[in-house]
Amino acid sequence: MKQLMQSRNLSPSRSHRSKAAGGVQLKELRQFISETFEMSFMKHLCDDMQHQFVALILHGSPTLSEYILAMIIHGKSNVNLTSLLISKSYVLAMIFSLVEYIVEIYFSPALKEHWWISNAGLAMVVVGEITRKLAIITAGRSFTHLIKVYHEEHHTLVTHGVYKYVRHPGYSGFFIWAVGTQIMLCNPLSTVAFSIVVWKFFASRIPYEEFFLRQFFGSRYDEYSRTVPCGIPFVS
Ligand SMILES: C[S@@+](CC[C@H](N)C(=O)[O-])C[C@H]1O[C@@H](n2cnc3c(N)ncnc32)[C@H](O)[C@@H]1O
Repeated sequence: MKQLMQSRNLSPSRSHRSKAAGGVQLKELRQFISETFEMSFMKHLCDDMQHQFVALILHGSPTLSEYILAMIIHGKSNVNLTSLLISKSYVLAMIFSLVEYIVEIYFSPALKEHWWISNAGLAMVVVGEITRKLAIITAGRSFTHLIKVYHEEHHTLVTHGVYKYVRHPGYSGFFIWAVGTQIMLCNPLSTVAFSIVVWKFFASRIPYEEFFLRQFFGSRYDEYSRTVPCGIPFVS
C-alpha cells in the first residue's frame, strides 16, 4: 500500500506541503481510496474464488466418486445420474449457496475470514464423506440409491460395520457433509437452510424406507431398530 501511495505521489508529507494543491490531492486521494477498495474487493474475490474452487471440488468429488463406486458395486448399466439423486432442489440449493457467498463477500468480506469456523466445517465435510463412503462399501449391493420396494434375493440385512452404530450411516454422512460445506464457506443463511431442508428430506424418507425394510426382514429389523439409533437428530 505504501508503494502504491508513493507511486501516486500520495505520501502524507507531500500531500500536506501545499494548501493550493489540496483540492487536487483530495480528488486523487478519493480516487486512490476507491481503487484500493476495488483492489481489496478483487483480492478477496480472487482468494475466495480459490475457496469456492476448493468447495466445488469438495462438492464434485463425492458425487463423482459415489458414481464410480455405484458403477463398481451395481454394474455400469444399473447406474445413471438420476439414481444419484441429483435433483432440481439440489442444484437450486447449490446456486443459493453460491449467491449467498458472493453477496456476503461483496458486502461483508470479514464474515468469510473466521478460519476456525471454516476449518470446523472442513472437518465436518471430511467426517461426513468418510461416513457415507463407509456405509456404501459396507452395505455393498444392499445400498441402492433408489429405495427398494420389492425384496430382491441379493438384498441382505446389514447390521455390521458402521451399521452397528447407526441405522442410516449413509444419510448421517450426507447430513454432516452438506451442513459442513456451508459452515466451511461461512454461509450463515445456507447453513440454516441446508440443515432444515436436508433434515426434512431424511425425516420423511427414513420412515418410508424402514416400512419396506420391516416388510423384507420382519422381526430382525424390529430388533435392529430397537437397539441401534437412527443417525439423524430427532428422527427415531
Ligand atoms: C440410499 S440407501 C441408504 C441406506 C441407509 N439408509 C443408509 O443411510 O446408510 C437405501 C437402500 O438401502 C437399503 N437399506 C437401508 N438400510 C439397510 C440395512 N440396514 N440393510 C440392508 N439394506 C438397507 C434400503 O432398503 C434402500 O433400498
